Amino acid sequence: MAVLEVRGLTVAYGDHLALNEVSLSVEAGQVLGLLGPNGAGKSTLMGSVVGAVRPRSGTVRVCGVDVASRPRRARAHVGYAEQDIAVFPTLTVRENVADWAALSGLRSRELAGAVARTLSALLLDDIADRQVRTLSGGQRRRVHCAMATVSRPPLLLLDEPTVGVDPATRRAVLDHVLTLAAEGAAICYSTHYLPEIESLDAEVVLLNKGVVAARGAVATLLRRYGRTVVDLRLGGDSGEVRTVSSAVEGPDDLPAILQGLGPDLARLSGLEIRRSSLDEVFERVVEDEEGALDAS
Ligand SMILES: Nc1ncnc2c1ncn2[C@@H]1O[C@H](COP(=O)(O)OP(=O)(O)OP(=O)(O)O)[C@@H](O)[C@H]1O
Repeated sequence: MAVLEVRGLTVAYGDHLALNEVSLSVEAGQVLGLLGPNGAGKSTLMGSVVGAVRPRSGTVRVCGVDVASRPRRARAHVGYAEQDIAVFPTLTVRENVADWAALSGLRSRELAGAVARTLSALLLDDIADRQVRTLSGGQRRRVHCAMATVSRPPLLLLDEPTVGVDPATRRAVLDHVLTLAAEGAAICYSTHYLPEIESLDAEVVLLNKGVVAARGAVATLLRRYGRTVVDLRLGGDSGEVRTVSSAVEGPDDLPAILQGLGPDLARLSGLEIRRSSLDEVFERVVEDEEGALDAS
């Protein structure tokens, strides 16, 4: 049984369909990367899983529990770090995380161990006794992530947990997520930073305008939608380098591309042939989808 099972989920805000017949599932030990442009419906999906958003139709089940009919029971299985950071500013980092662990049902020694482990995993040891109101935005986001994960729930919903964090912290958050998945958590992780999805080796669901535009493993999506790209580096008069990228079918296309540079050919300082990045693949899927929607 999947830990999270979403079937035909449709959510409307007034006339606007934020999600339209979305289905997906997340198994124990799996990281699902929830991707999509601003307004695609990622947060709405997570809100529906915790019962904060009421769907027009469809079902959401967490550990087999139906969210609509037993919202509290379902919610008890979920750790949720939503985009807006909710922490108690006058409590310390440790108090925020420990209080949340207690609210989630952890007791005494189990609680102390879980708090210590989570603070350490998210590099919060040095600031554990500071009031949260004195912390930076990136530090607060880490506290928020610690609160969502401290009780090791079967399902974790992490909505852009690395916004505004520095590279070392980003690495710590990703390592923490990988550890939790290895321990058996099902994780739904949204981000606009696609290298994270590659680091997490996540299955991907790409949402666009409330519908699933693509899904699959990163490697599969790269193979299916990726193209060969030629990057031409052109030197400028004051030493700056400009890159011009073109998708090609194969090596036969190269002469035409070089010719197309015209007088700029003399400025060519480098050339690289590569496969599309994940960013480019998703841009393409979203563009294709918009074209299809416009044409229909
Ligand atoms: N409470 C609300 N009332 C009305 N419309 C809403 C509400 N919440 C979200 N929406 C709309 O629903 C759509 C989906 O929003 P949602 O926040 O789920 O997107 P998202 O994919 O999480 O975006 P982002 O990447 O910007 O966080 C958007 O068009 C948004 O404007």
